Amino acid sequence: MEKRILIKAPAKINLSLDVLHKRDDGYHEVKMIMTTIDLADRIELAELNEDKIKIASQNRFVPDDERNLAYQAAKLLKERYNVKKGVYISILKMIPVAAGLAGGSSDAAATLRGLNKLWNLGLSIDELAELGAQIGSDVSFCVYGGTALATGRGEKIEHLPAPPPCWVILAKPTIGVSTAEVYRNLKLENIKHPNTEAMIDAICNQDFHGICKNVGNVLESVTLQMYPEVHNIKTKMERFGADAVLMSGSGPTVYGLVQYQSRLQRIYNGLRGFCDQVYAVRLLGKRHLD
Ligand SMILES: C[C@](O)(CO)[C@H](O)COP(=O)(O)OP(=O)(O)OC[C@H]1O[C@@H](n2ccc(N)nc2=O)[C@H](O)[C@@H]1O
Ligand SMILES: Nc1ncnc2c1ncn2[C@@H]1O[C@H](COP(=O)(O)OP(=O)(O)OP(=O)(O)O)[C@@H](O)[C@H]1O
Repeated sequence: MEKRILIKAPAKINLSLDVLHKRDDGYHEVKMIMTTIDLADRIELAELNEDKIKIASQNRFVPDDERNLAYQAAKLLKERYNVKKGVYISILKMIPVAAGLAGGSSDAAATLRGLNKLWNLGLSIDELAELGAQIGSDVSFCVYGGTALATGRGEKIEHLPAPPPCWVILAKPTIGVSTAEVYRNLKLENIKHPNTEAMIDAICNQDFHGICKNVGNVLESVTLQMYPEVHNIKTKMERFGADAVLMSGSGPTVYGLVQYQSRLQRIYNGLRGFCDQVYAVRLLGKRHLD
């Protein structure tokens, strides 16, 4: 029988995102804390009889060719390990696209993990994360999942414990944001750096209020200035009573951390009044089990 593997690809949020300087290779040196949330794409990998990579998704914004990061992950493994087999990759997209939630990166990471099994490559998770860095800066983190401090251009990962459980409300305005453009518009002279060490302490101490006090993202003011609707969503989410509100990654998704379920519905309903894409999910924060 044809072999197939189903694998979940969860989104991430940035609890903090700091940029230290611009590097000679054009990337920015970052210091950020990422954690996974229970909003996930479903990836199905099935053996093909021909030596090809085929890709499909129900979402029309997801490319079905070599531009897809999951395609790039399969191609990388095939070339590096001289695999003479084909694969059909089917992506059920649940994570909004170009949203700052690492959707494409997580699909690529899940494809690396899944093909390692399907093709019996026997690679360690660290080897997969190292390969992932060649596809995109967020892919290494997504290979592990969980909660981590990411440095370098995002590919150097130090694991952290899961934050205390809470709810995460996400609101995605109907615009897509180019990560490269946001980094390009960042003015390094006048940024307010988040306190990454205080965030790490709060996570290690399971201190929810400490986490809320220390969320910060230096890319936020750049995107807020480019797109006033993101600013509007942030202000509304704060007013509706989320415990902490921040833009994730380069945006435009804004998330709120909410400790008590009783408050969740009110914030969700308030946001749904003027934003089509609103999600209420749990923070995951734990590494993948597979
Ligand atoms: C904004 C974040 O999502 C936060 O987690 C990441 O820093 C971006 O991760 P990503 O989308 O995987 O980024 P990549 O696909 O590697 O890079 C997209 C573009 O963003 C810019 N970029 C990205 C990462 C980084 N540390 N410095 C950068 O300047 C570069 O212009 C790059 O060409
Ligand atoms: N598997 C994929 N899923 C979604 N988009 C993809 C995928 N592969 C490639 N792309 C392309 O990547 C672009 C960015 O999509 P993605 O959803 O990964 O952004 P993002 O969440 O902002 O990423 P990040 O947070 O890592 O910066 C899309 O516009 C799309 O053309």
